[in-house]
Amino acid sequence: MTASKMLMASMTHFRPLTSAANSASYHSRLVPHPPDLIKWVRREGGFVHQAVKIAQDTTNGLGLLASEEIPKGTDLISLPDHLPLRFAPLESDGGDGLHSVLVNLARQVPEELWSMKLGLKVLQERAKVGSFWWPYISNLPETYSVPIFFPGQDIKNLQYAPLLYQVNKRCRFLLDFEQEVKRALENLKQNDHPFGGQDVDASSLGWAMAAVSSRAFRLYGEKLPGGTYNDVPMMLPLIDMCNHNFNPNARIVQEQDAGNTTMLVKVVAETEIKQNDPVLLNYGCLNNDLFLLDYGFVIPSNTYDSIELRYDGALLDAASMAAGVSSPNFSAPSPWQQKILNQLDLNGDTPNLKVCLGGTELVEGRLLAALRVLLTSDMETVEKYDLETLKSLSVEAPLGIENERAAFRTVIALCVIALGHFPTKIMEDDTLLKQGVSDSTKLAIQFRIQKKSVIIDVMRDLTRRVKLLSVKDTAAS
Ligand SMILES: C[S@@+](CC[C@H](N)C(=O)[O-])C[C@H]1O[C@@H](n2cnc3c(N)ncnc32)[C@H](O)[C@@H]1O
Repeated sequence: MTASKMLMASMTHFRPLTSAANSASYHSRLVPHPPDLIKWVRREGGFVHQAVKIAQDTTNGLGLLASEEIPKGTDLISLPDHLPLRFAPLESDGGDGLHSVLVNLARQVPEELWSMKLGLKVLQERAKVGSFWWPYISNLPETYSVPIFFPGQDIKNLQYAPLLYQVNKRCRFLLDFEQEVKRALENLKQNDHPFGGQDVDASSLGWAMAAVSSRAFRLYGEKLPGGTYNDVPMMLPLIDMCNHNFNPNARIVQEQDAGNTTMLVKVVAETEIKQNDPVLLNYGCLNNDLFLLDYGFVIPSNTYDSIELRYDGALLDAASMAAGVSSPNFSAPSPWQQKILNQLDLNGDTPNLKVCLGGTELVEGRLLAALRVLLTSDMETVEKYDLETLKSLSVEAPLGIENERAAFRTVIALCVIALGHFPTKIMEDDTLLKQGVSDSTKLAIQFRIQKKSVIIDVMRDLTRRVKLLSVKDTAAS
């Protein structure tokens, strides 16, 4: 038998879990000419509005498009209960060994990496010849732009420790899990093998995890005895061709079907959709860390983007002194101040020391309250306020204008320190982008530019507030 015939013979027993990723772009699909997804959904009892088409979106891969104007409130897509792809650990799948191997593997996945659990199911369906979901799976992208696939240098190019930590954690998990999977699969009979006898490595596990994290939706699952529903991640064929926008023109709704026995998942036009407009969903009000980590893209000027800092007494003393406060006591708070830090979960046995700047809150309430309280010695005035007031930026200067100015200036100094931790300046990043770089380098640079922009925006906003306070102070005196 020639090599090509041998390959063809083996291909009839399984579908390969690896692909020629070197030649793939982020937009190519698992197979060159996958089945028509819209026709498949309709054939399987789903509904797709006649004006909804799949089309290439200039920068976002494939997307859905309206080929004619669609009025607000129109049903665009409706999927019957058997089309979403779920990992159903309770359902026995006939009680076969095949499913129990998968369930046991899924148990070893930490809850925060839930996308890997469902990913195991996706991988199983990808490997299975004759899978019901093959028309869907073959339409999935062949590669993903999430940072677990970045070359090491581009992970470093992110320049932002909290994201580097998350990426490294996922990479380490995938390498460890690869070994667990190999152990679980060795010596299995072909019939009990969940992946058709094929080896599964960190790369195919990563593909599955990225396929799920970038496309799954968490929706209502089964009805629980109390009448509420559990929340289940699922892959929604065709619906997951919608790209993201914070101002979407469509939304997902779940409805009981006419017989009132199962749930339909629908996409409904939230606004009128003009001819040739993309159909867009809001994936969530997420920061760029999550967009990059789970979806592989970065949103410029994302209102929800923020930077994470560690609440640290020594750092705050340094920032405060740089801001002109004489002898700040962040490293040695008085007992009454410590009590408030405990209430803010910034002190104690297991404090949560992660605090954020940027996003919709500008300065995380817990940090603002801590700054206000530690920058005053006036315990009596502090005791007049509840914690929520002290945490609120919209309550202006509860502990006095001088205190507020010192708190804001300390945050500005913290921003200067945080900016100094980035090895490059935005101008240098822009120059690199103009020179032309690989897709992953571009994403890493775009990500760090946005982080630095968040810091600069916080500084601008607080500088404006300090000036306003000074004006008020002068007017009052
Ligand atoms: C749920 S899928 C949408 C369909 C996808 N474009 C495709 O080609 O299959 C999510 C992926 O689409 C892309 N995407 C969606 N919205 C985007 C946006 N606003 N900007 C950049 N990429 C986007 C990202 O690659 C993301 O991981």
